[in-house]
Amino acid sequence: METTAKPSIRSHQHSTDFGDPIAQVMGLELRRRIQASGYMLIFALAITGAMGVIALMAADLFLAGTLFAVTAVILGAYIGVNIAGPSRKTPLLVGALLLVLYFYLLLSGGVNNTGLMWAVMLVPGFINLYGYKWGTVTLAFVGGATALILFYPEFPGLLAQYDTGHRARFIAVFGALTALTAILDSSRHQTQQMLHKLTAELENHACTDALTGLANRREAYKAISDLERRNADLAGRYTVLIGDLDSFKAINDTFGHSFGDRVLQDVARILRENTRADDVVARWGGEEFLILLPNTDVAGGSILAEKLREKVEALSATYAEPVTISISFGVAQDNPAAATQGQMLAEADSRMYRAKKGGRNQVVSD
Ligand SMILES: Nc1nc2c(ncn2[C@@H]2O[C@H](COP(=O)(O)OP(=O)(O)OP(=O)(O)O)[C@@H](O)[C@H]2O)c(=O)[nH]1
Repeated sequence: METTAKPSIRSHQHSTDFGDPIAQVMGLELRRRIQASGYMLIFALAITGAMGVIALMAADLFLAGTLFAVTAVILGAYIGVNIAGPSRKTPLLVGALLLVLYFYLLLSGGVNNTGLMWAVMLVPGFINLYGYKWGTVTLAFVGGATALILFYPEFPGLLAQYDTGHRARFIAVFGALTALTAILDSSRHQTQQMLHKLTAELENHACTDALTGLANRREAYKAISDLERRNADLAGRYTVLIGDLDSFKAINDTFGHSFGDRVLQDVARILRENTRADDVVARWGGEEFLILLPNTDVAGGSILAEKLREKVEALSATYAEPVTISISFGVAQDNPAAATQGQMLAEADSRMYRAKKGGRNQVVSD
């Protein structure tokens, strides 16, 4: 059963678009980073604006002018990012802006030599923007460059006066904060991925029949609705086969329930192996199967049903038990002008019953 389950889940996912959970995680991650970029820009905007006002009040016109110019650039970036819409480049642009701003404040000292404190804000910022791996790499670069600027004797361009004891402590705190934030983000990331994987598995369980690995009835309904929604304008869009194993109660009664289960699994495999990847093969009920055939008319469906009927019949010879296995099929094509989904399924069902009444082991399609 283990080996037969995979193809059906594949084909059935094909038709219902569950998507790859890892791709979903990456999409979510990108959205989160773009959102974080927006917050970072607003935060940087508020801080530089406020620092500009403080510098203006302290009559430091050059610093105030520079800070207001930076505020204008950040505002421009915020508007630009919102006009351009979500893009992978947004976190890069925001990161570059923050770096320029930080190094300017570090070198100039900003207002009252507080420039260095900006580095603390960069820690959660970069981890959020680039994730724990690339965020840590970027922060290691920022930390290294900061240490170089602070400890290189007479570093050119360093106008700010930072206390020597504070410099060393600052580098230690910055490193510890980076490590801690990266660890927290990595565990958040792992938990999120596990959650997505579990959700995908649960979804898979909810739409798969445990015995045969086929799509279950609920999923078959969903597949039909999806198909109808996707091809709303096309006529003669699909055909369904409803197949019911003949005299299955007698097989169970004679050879036991577990033998009956084995037959159901083998029939499921045959139906799957002899249909296309885009077709949906579902367990419709106990010993009843539904096959959804997109882009197929009733004539094509009848040919396939006949082929499947023969294959199921040939299954009998593969058992040591003297068993006769056969299946009766009802075939119906959707008719968008007249029939609802329910009517079409009822038609396939009533044709299947006519096949039973007509002597079983046959296909009825009109
Ligand atoms: N082994 C097994 N049997 C099942 C399962 N689900 C349904 N069945 C059996 O399938 C049988 C269906 O019997 P009926 O509805 O009387 O139909 P039938 O004997 O196939 O007769 P016709 O459909 O008229 O040819 C019942 O005995 C159910 O118990 C299952 O998962 N495993």
